Amino acid sequence: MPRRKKTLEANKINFRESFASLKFVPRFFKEIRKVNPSLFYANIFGRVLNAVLPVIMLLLGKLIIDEVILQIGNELKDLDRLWMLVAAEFGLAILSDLLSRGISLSDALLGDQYSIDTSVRIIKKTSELNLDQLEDSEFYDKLERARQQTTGRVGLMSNILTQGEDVIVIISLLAGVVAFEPWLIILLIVSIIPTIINEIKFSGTSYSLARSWTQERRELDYLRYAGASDVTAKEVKLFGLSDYLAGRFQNLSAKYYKQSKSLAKQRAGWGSVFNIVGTGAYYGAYVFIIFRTVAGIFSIGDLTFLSGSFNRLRSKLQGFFTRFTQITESALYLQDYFEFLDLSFSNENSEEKLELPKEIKHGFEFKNVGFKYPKSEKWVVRNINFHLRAGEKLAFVGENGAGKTTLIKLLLQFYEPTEGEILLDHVPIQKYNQAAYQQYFGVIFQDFVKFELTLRENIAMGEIREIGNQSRIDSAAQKSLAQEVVSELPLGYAQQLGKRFKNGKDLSGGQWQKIAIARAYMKDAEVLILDEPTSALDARAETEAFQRFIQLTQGKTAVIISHRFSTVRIADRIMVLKDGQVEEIGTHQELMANDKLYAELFNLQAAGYQ
Ligand SMILES: Nc1ncnc2c1ncn2[C@@H]1O[C@H](COP(=O)(O)OP(=O)(O)OP(=O)(O)O)[C@@H](O)[C@H]1O
Repeated sequence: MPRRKKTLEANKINFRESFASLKFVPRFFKEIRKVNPSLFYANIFGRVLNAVLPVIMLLLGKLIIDEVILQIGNELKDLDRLWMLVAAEFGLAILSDLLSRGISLSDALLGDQYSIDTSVRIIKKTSELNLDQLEDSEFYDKLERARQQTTGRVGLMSNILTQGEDVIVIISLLAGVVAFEPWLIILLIVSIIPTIINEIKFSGTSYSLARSWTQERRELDYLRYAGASDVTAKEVKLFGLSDYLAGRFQNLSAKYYKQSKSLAKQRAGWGSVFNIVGTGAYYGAYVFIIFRTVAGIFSIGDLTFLSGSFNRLRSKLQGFFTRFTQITESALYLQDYFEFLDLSFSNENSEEKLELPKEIKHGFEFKNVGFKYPKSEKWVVRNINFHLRAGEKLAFVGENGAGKTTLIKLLLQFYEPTEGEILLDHVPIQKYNQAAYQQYFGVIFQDFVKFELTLRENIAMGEIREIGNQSRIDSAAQKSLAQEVVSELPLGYAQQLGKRFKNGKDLSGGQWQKIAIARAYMKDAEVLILDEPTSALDARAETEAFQRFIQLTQGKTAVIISHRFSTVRIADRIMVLKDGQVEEIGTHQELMANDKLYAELFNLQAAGYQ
């Protein structure tokens, strides 16, 4: 796969870059501390205590052996000191075990709490971003890697803390070894160099591989979803797609497996070679210590202390460097996570924002508006000029892809026009605070969300702060005809909707739409937008829903998109779009008299009903 190899090379992170990612570690720790300060400090204290125990225990071991040998040679045995030493070692062994367990427990608890915290922050951050950012595939890659941070990176904290703990152990053991035989340090350095080379060689490689595969992993997730979910099941079965989707999944995974296997094999191979060199140096030191003991320079106690310390030092130092690579790799994910949290959204400049008008006086004006979607060269809409008057009900009609929904997205500031401007009461809409501006609208999109939550929650989503206000929910349900759905369900408002969860009930398309319309009524919005909200309603329900809508929202400004002309004609005015341009605008009577596209489409549909 030459293409894949190239991407991996392009994504290759070197040791310096891995090292640089460590700058995010202090911020990471600040966040963990914020999650649970007392547990965090208890963890650090336990680790410091645990770190000084090994050298004390090795020293006690040496004292015990020396005392045993002394007592063997004594005629009159005085064992008090020996038993005291043994008791002290026993006490420390228990303490060390308890500390290790306590540390693991608090690591796990802190890790869980931090993982919840990061997931919540990712959800909140995602909602702050602009639609153009959300629709960008590079953004999804970043989001995917940030998400991995929430689940895969909890080990980072314990790794870093263990690193700190090990530094204390290493310093204390080094001090002990240096006090007896400074020359051993040279052998120690020789024994550890192979590990360092190995770690530098492979630094960042796992992350690089994972990074170069971010897109494919999303593709794999999608294929898994497409092949095995309730939403796709009907078509997968009917069209017999299961083998095809499973095959695509298998092919793509096999490529990843191949690369991952080759990396793992290289790591294991080089690791073994370097380890042989390191072990050789350790045995060199061991032989040296034995020689000096046989020569009578070291006692038997010294022999056990030094060989024990040397062995521990070597394994601690090895662990230190191996863990260092793991830490820098994890820190690279951390970098993705923080970069994601720090993403700013384009509209948020420092400019002072204006207060929204309490009551719309003039309305919205599109002036020469043209728009191309990001990374696209095609003008989706162009030269758009119209006035949505205050209190008016304006309908958009036009063929599929004419640009109706795009105009709504521009009106809602999901995107900025590529040219021209949109004004609200003579002021460009970007001058208003974006979040407050968007709160001005009650919108039901054609692809509205069917939340797999309770019916009550589904309606209350329109104004979630009012979820406890039963009379408001009742009234919204009544206005949208969703009351009929509520009364048919055994648990009424408490009914779990959708099939994903236990006792969930799925609804028909029209029933879901009635609930979605209730959301619009739930919110006492200044401007209402209904983008084909009634396409799944039967003819009687649709006419009723629209007539009610017009009556109930008197004085409110509204935009309605519909393909049914019987509905559209109820609006105050109708705007006909064709190929991204305004073809005609006027009342039903005016457009019929015009006898152009509107009249043609209207008559076409009317003829279909005769
Ligand atoms: N996120 C997007 N990125 C790029 N192009 C898009 C995007 N969304 C829509 N388009 C394109 O913009 C054009 C207008 O789409 P839009 O959804 O505004 O049409 P519409 O009039 O609402 O159509 P329909 O009646 O089918 O809902 C289409 O050609 C579509 O392919």
